[in-house]
Amino acid sequence: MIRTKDLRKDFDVRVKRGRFRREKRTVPAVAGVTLTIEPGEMVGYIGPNGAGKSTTLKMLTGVLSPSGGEVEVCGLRPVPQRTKLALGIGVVFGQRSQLWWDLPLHESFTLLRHIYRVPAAEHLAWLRRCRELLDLDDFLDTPVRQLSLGQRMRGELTAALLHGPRVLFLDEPTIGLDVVSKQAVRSFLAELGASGDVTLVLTTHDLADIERLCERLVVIDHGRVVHDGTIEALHARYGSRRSLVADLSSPLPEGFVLPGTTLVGVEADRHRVTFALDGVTAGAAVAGLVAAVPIRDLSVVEPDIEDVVARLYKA
Ligand SMILES: Nc1ncnc2c1ncn2[C@@H]1O[C@H](COP(=O)(O)OP(=O)(O)OP(=O)(O)O)[C@@H](O)[C@H]1O
Repeated sequence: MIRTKDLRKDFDVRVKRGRFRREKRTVPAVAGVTLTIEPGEMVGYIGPNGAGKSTTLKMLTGVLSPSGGEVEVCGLRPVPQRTKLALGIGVVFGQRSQLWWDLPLHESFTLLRHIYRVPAAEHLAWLRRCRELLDLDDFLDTPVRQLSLGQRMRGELTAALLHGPRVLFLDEPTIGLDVVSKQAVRSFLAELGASGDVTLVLTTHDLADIERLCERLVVIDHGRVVHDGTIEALHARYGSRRSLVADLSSPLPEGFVLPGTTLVGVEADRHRVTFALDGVTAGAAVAGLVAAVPIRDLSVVEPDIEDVVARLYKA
């Protein structure tokens, strides 16, 4: 569905040198990205500020011409075949709108139907699905400029999908949304992804979006791919482990060792102990602990995606 080979984009910028001189410098925003994304995949495309995410998305959607390499989306070359590509892709850029500011939301949808020449039945089917899943009915008649950010984002998602695209590109779709709107958008995208109808490529700084939605994580830094795989693979690469946190009724016996774990914390006053699970299952670790000391409460804590991604960025 999406294929890039050694995709590159250089920007020429002028930087100040002294009072009057300006020097030309080349910024390699994307420095050789090779990716294959299959139909129906949900891919998180993340990286620190300035890593080259938006520039990649712009090349995939035909907004920017690459400086080098190859790119193909839905079997088309994005820039020369941009008009044809527009029928196969949907784009949601959190900071920009594709809706008509002064028109009621539903009129924007009708205009888009005419622009994309979508058959009425198809349009209605998508609209029905979006209205139901994104709870649009309360504000379909409201002019776009009066919508809250969360309502507008739900409108943007609908607008991007009404022509039945095969690929949906999302750039920061939950930026600035409150927790309830974030949940609504994430649930909608999860259901869309699960249906397998649409391939999703998502950039975000909110890693909870990625955790909730994406099996595959592509991390880019300085224009290059530094990780391409599952979140679990990233945890494995950095040795992240699950932890067992237990509140004990009495202190741990002197010299106690729980096989397959490392004791990483003891809070003496509350008899709270934390073990990193080095390979043993949570069940086996709990059984070993219960056999040694009475437990009041316990929880198993998954490794934190923010921690592991921060380690990758720092590396
Ligand atoms: N039009 C442009 N002209 C010159 N340089 C640009 C242009 N657009 C982007 N850049 C530079 O290219 C690099 C990559 O920018 P890009 O916007 O792709 O990063 P990003 O990963 O999307 O960052 P962020 O998370 O901050 O949005 C940055 O160094 C940026 O300054």
